Amino acid sequence: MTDKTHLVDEITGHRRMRRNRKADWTRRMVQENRLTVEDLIWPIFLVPGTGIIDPIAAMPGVNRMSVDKAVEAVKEAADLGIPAIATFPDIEMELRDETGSQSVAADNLINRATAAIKKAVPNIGIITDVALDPFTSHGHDGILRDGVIVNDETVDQIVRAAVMQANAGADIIAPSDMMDGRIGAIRRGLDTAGHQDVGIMSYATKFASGFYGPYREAINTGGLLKGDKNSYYISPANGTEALRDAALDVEEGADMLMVKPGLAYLDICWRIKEAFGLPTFAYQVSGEYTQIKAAAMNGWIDGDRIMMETLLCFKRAGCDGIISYFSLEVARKLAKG
Ligand SMILES: NCc1[nH]cc(CCC(=O)O)c1CC(=O)O
Repeated sequence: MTDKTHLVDEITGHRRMRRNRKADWTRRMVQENRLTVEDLIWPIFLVPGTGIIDPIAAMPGVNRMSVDKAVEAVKEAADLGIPAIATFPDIEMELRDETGSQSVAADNLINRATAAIKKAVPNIGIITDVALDPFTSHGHDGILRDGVIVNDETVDQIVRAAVMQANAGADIIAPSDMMDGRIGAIRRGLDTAGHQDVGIMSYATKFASGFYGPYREAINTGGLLKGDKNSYYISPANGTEALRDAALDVEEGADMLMVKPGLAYLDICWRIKEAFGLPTFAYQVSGEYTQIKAAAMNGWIDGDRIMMETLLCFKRAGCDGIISYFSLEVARKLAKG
């Protein structure tokens, strides 16, 4: 019954959206999306040495870890139920060169970590990034010749690096370089080497973004980078082009797709999930993490709440999971209930 003294319309006044929101139990009953520990992939940073836990200034709460410490941390992640980790190495400067030759070394930092983690924590998936930027003296994802990142030569090297990663025990190869044709080439390379079961999570739509800043500090590529990555990453202005890029990766054999960065690109997450129906992941990148942490540390926002809200919103946007630096913190929180 509508009260005539109020302005709510007599007919539409019967449609009360708030009925379903009136109590905690109704809200739980109608909740469309949920965040669970299964949705989380935890990215970690590796450094050479032992016993090292080195805080990253621009990413409060995130550390670079030596392999032994990484093994301990990953053990906790596995015990909490996190299905997979993603590894990123901070390579010694003296091992970086023009072509990123360390990327194909059988015993490089990524591969040593993979082998150690696989052995100690067999029940967690290991996703390895296969771009050249941690290994190059110029911080680009590919081989630089006369000011140009050369595509096909880079792909050849990335395939070799991917096979080495699979040999070390990587479960999923995640190429983040955005060279053309790399998904098909990696698939063939893995198959030829007998790694039919190693999957490919393509950074299918990786945008040329300012949100990667803190990451470049974490692996010390920021100071090295000459120019920008606009000739291989996608422009933040382009959604349809991103879809075409993802379509090629699907055709070439990607098992899973990723959108990166995350929150500013939720429309892309949705479009990609709708268009291809493949398992689709968002990467909530370093700058997204840092924004939340920094504002929370200043007491300007409720960091915990916004952490949970952003991750849930990725689910609503169609993502099957999220690669997030918050993963361990969230898993601990979810475990407490
Ligand atoms: N292959 C590059 C790479 N691998 C992971 C990230 C970013 C991850 C993040 O910001 O959290 C980037 C981007 C870049 O440095 O250009």
